[in-house]
Amino acid sequence: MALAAGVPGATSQPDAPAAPARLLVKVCGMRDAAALPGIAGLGPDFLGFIFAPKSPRFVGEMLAPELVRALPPTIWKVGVFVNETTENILATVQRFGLAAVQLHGHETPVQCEELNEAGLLVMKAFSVGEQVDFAALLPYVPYCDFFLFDTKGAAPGGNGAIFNWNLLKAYNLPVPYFLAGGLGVEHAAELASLHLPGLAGVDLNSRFETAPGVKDAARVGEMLKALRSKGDDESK
Ligand SMILES: O=C(O)c1ccccc1N[C@@H]1O[C@H](COP(=O)(O)O)[C@@H](O)[C@H]1O
Repeated sequence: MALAAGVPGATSQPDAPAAPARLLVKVCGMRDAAALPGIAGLGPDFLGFIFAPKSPRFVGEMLAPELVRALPPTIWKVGVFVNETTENILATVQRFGLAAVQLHGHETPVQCEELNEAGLLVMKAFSVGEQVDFAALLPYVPYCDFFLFDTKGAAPGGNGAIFNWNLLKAYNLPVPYFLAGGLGVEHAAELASLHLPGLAGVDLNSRFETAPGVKDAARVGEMLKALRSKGDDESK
């Protein structure tokens, strides 16, 4: 598992999560400075910041790097990139003190390897349509800490639509993954009792907003409570 120690400018981070008793939760698309402390205070495992210029959640100049750097060290800070060069990714990582990257475009296994060797936790996203060819993901296995399965749509991510989760029943690779794509509070009960091979966490994004990039702390809090209370019950 990649650690932040080797990343220039990275803040200290918690140990990489081991196989969780409950689903890990990533809240993505953070760019509203006013909402950041409230969401961080809810204790998500990961917070995502989108650095894809075409996204309505693009961080751009909206967030001062110091605000991101000052977040609690218990939270993994993830930069989300789409077809960005390794050089640019590392510059952003250093500026914002990120410890993880989510690669949401057509990034190669070689680029995952470069970022992994730079000491970053690497999450490679794959779009899911009518079917998934898990064998095509094999070259990524050595270099990724997590995969992320998102719904195929018009945009690279943030389409707000779910896919057929049953497709993941056939998952047989050793890399744990996040489930993403249109997840909302209404899915909490089903997600908390999902038993899919390799499922490690969920990614909350557009369904938890009052406007693109403006997260609704009440809705995120409701989701976390629902997911975690179920997880706690099951671990007893
Ligand atoms: O949210 C975006 O705008 C975005 C843009 C480019 C790449 C990834 C993006 N978001 C990721 O998309 C998935 C699913 O989001 P949603 O729940 O369907 O809104 C999630 O992993 C975000 O990290």
